[in-house]
Amino acid sequence: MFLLRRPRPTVISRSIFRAMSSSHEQSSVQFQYSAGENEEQLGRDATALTTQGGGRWKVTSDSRGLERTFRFKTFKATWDFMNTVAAECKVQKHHPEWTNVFNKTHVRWTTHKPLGISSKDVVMARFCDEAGTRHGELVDSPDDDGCGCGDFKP
Ligand SMILES: C[C@H](O)[C@H](O)[C@H]1CNC2=NC(N)=NC(=O)C2=N1
Repeated sequence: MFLLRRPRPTVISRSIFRAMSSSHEQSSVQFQYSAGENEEQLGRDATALTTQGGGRWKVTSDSRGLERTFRFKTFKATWDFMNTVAAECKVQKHHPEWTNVFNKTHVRWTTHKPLGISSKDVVMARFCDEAGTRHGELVDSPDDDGCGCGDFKP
């Protein structure tokens, strides 16, 4: 008479499991790149700007860009920040997708042609971080992920 045995579950040792999960963590920021980009370099630079990489930006839901909200004390400070960014947009020939309500601006960097995230988006996201600091960005808000405008999403 035969004893029917269930197949044994595959046992993965703890150390192998840890190695698998940490390599997964390292590669977990996935982007859709613009054609012609150095994906390795751009991936590293863009990841460094994300919350996972120690920065303040989130990957957009379509993986083609970076976005975050900036908050300032006044509308004037917000508008001045946006003017500074707009001047750099002329230099870089690149424009944001953004909204402003009172003292907040939600900024998204993505490239329309060729579609995806490009090095220009990284250059401009970095520029925004620096300009935000220069214009007195308020960084201690627990709700600074939102656009500050109720249900309206840009
Ligand atoms: C002709 C001009 O250079 C292009 O339209 C530029 C301008 N700014 C741009 N900005 C963004 N975000 N994406 C683009 O593809 C783009 N293209």
